[in-house]
Amino acid sequence: MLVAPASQQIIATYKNRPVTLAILGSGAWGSALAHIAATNHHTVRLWSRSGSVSLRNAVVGADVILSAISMKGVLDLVTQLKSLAIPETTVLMTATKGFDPETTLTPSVIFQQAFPNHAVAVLSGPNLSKEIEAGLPAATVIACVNETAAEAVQHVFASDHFRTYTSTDPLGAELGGTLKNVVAIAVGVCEGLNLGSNARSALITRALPEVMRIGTHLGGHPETFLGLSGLGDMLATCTSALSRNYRVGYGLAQGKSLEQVLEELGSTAEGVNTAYVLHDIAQREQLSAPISQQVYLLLKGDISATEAVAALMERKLKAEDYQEVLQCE
Ligand SMILES: NC(=O)C1=CN([C@@H]2O[C@H](COP(=O)(O)OP(=O)(O)OC[C@H]3O[C@@H](n4cnc5c(N)ncnc54)[C@H](O)[C@@H]3O)[C@@H](O)[C@H]2O)C=CC1
Ligand SMILES: O=C(CO)COP(=O)(O)O
Repeated sequence: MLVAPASQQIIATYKNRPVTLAILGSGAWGSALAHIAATNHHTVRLWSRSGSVSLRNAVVGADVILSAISMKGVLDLVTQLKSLAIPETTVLMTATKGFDPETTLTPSVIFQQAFPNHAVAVLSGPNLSKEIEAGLPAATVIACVNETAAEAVQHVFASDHFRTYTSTDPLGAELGGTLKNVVAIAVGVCEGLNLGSNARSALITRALPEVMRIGTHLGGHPETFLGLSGLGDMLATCTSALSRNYRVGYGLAQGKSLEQVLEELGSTAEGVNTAYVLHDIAQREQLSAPISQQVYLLLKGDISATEAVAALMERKLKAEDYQEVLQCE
């Protein structure tokens, strides 16, 4: 990412003045982020693929373009954006949590490959949109290799209710938010089966080294997984019935089919796609992912929720392995 010095100077000004934002995706998360930015007196254009405004008109002249669409649309959206002349002074942001099934890449990597000279930032944290829409306090991470851009958009989104922290590890931030969705499905199963607080705590705690092992192998920094976009997001999603991924697991544990659970949900639960793509990544990279593997088998319908729990409990006894994940850089 090689933003030219003149562009850097312009980006630095976004910190101190109202900017124009194009928010792509008017689902739950895009709408909540649009609301935050509008309340901060920025000009916001909220674009949806089914709306009347063209993508070209939505992004023309925007200082910041933030994508908050479901993972399944990211590759196509980036291809469309690439055909538009987007100046290098525009900061590109992504708030999607997932892996592209075709390339197994995360959204920020897809954006950065398509726009090598732009600043690409990730916004990710414990951010259940319903709570944010209700004006409850929350914090998030804005991660970008370009620190000037991270700081600029930190100020664009910061408010009394929404505290923004910067990071220089966009991939780690994004992987934390992506991988925890599979864990949230597992915890939803645990809760749906009424396995108790000890089991829930054990599952979340053991999921952390799993997320860190995979996340660091894929390029995230170990410490990022202990912050808001890692452990923070995992705790929010694994302990709230507002989480759609948690609700997927809960419904499956009650004996509902995946189709039924998703239909009742009526909105995106990225953990389902992530579990499938993660299975491929883990096989390809020879990564141990026992919890995510049971979620994958459950989603595929190969095992029941009870069998998934039994498989985890019956694994070979071993030592706790935090040294491995904390020393992996
Ligand atoms: N809702 C939340 O609390 C949070 C959601 N996220 C992430 O944000 C992303 C979007 O989530 P939500 O807004 O909650 O989902 P949603 O289901 O409410 O909305 C999804 C949006 O993506 C758009 N979309 C879907 N496929 C598309 C395609 N092929 N091309 C263009 N647009 C397409 C839909 O039209 C819709 O606007 C997900 O990756 C999710 O994990 C991240 C943090 C919080
Ligand atoms: O990512 C989220 C909270 O940070 C939203 O979680 P769900 O997608 O499970 O609702």
